Amino acid sequence: MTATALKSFNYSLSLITTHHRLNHNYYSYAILSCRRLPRFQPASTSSFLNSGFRFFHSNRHLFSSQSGSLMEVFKAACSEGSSSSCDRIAIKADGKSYSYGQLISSALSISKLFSKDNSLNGGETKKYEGFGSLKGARIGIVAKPSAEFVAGVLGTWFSGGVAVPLALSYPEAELLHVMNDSDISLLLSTEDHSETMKTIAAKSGAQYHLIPLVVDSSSETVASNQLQDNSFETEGKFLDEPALIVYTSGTTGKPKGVVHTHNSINSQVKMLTEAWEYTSADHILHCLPLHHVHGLFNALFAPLYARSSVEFLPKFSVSGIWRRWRESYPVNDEKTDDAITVFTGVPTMYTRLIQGYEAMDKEMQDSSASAARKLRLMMSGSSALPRPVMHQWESITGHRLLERYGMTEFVMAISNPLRGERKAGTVGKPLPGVEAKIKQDENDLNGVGEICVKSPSLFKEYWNLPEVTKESFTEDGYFKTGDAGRVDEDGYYVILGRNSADIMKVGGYKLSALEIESTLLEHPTVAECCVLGLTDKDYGEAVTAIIVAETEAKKRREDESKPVMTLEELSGWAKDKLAPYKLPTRLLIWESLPRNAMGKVNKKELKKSLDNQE
Ligand SMILES: Nc1ncnc2c1ncn2[C@@H]1O[C@H](COP(=O)(O)OP(=O)(O)OP(=O)(O)O)[C@@H](O)[C@H]1O
Repeated sequence: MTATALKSFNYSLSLITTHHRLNHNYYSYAILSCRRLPRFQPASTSSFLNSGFRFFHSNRHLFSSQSGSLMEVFKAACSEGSSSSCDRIAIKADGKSYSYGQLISSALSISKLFSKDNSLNGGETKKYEGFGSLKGARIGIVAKPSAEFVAGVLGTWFSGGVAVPLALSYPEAELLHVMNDSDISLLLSTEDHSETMKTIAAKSGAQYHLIPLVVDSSSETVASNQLQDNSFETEGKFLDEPALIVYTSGTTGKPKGVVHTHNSINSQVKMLTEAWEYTSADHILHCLPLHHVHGLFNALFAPLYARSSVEFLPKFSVSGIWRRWRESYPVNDEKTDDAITVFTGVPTMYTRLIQGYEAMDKEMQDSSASAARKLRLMMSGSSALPRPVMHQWESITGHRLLERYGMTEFVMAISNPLRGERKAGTVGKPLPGVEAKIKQDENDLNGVGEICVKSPSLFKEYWNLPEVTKESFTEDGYFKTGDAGRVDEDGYYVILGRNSADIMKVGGYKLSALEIESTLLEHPTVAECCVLGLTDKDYGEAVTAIIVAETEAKKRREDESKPVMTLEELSGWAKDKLAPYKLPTRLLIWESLPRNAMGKVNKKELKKSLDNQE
């Protein structure tokens, strides 16, 4: 298969065509008769029991960024009326700014839309008790990273719905799979996707609604009385209800719907805020998709919980990111009011940013590196950060990237420290409140085994997959991640990769593809690399390296009429760095690697298609 053909390859999803939406029962909008206190409320203040929204007015000091839920932070901002908190900028996008108050005001309008419609509340298909007018109905949200996306999620939550963020890049079959799988009652989208989404909604028997434009800060300030609404009167009761379904990337199989509750979301945003010290002084540059946990939690929910500002870049752009950093920190130690302080990305983004930096002239390199140096924190995750990338980034920007380990099912669980040693090739230690352990194979004596995680941020279940949910847990309640790993001498976790895709079995040895990739990336001609075990009749699997050559090196070799790289050359170079049985025995040179929205290669599918061609 050619690289171009592979680039467009997509995992196939069976399309569920026989979906029937069951009758939707009418559940009247019920104001909860017993308003329970938020969990952090001291017992002595039980006289607030029936005070509803006034509670937030009179007690706004309780809603510091360190207490309460993500929803409560928004409520608190609105209860402060036109004070600085309500007017604080939550989102920047397309050159416009949106305050916390404006987001809430929009979310309330969306919420009112739901309360007018009696057919949305989950009907006979509802699985949970639910609250608000939606009672746990699933609301699909299709919007580019924007204030409207955030308002759509909040509006859904305020009405007791379950938000299902859908990828803009999904082909129709995949969108329909997700919509039918999670039984979406209503699809919300912005104007730019309205035509396609109306058709998709109709095909899956869901209703459709446009997300109203959020008014930006230049046009209107929101008065606190505009923000008082009964939709808030749900505190306490809702915390264990589902709030979000995120679909896994499908790297190891068909994507599964992972159900998170308000409680698991709250635990996670608190955990990340504390671990990475997000505060209201932070300004996060966001260029990740919002249908995966990295973009959703690390770069959006947790910063909003901490009342930071989040600035969406419409699309990942190397020059756009470098420019935004330079604008933030112009020469002479200046810093703009909205200077970016935090950046988080996947490893391929850093590879591209390094390439972009190398293509700049000297003057531009100096101002770019000096600006990047001034950010407070730069992080990497979603897949393994190769050591060469980490070291190169550090030598350019002075930042030792903070690498952490996460998964849709528990969001983030293990992280290198904000303060303290960030060890290359490791993902750090369990975050506070998280218990992690290695479940070792009986015959494995070298400490390698499956990473298992227990955390307050663990998901509730896989949507409609009770058996799969059950099988994913150990008897003592740990989630089995399917990732192989070990703990080093300092207690830092080392990820060796997915048992099903990254652990190759070659002539009796179990090898980590990630370790070999990291080494091969040190070769000056290798720009990108993917290692996988292709079926081999003698050894079970053969270490196969697929490389993308560095542009300049490729051009040089082509000018000399030489092959870009040979297997002998690569393994000859690697033999001092890798044990003989880890050396690649097959080499493929491609123009690019088939990566998904999170920069990951679906190795299971790739292996299958390459094995089939042999
Ligand atoms: N820092 C990291 N180093 C190595 N691998 C990582 C790191 N962070 C995340 N991962 C990988 O990403 C996985 C989680 O990603 P996600 O939840 O999107 O699932 P997926 O594997 O991409 O998709 P699916 O579950 O559908 O197969 C982890 O299980 C791990 O394999």
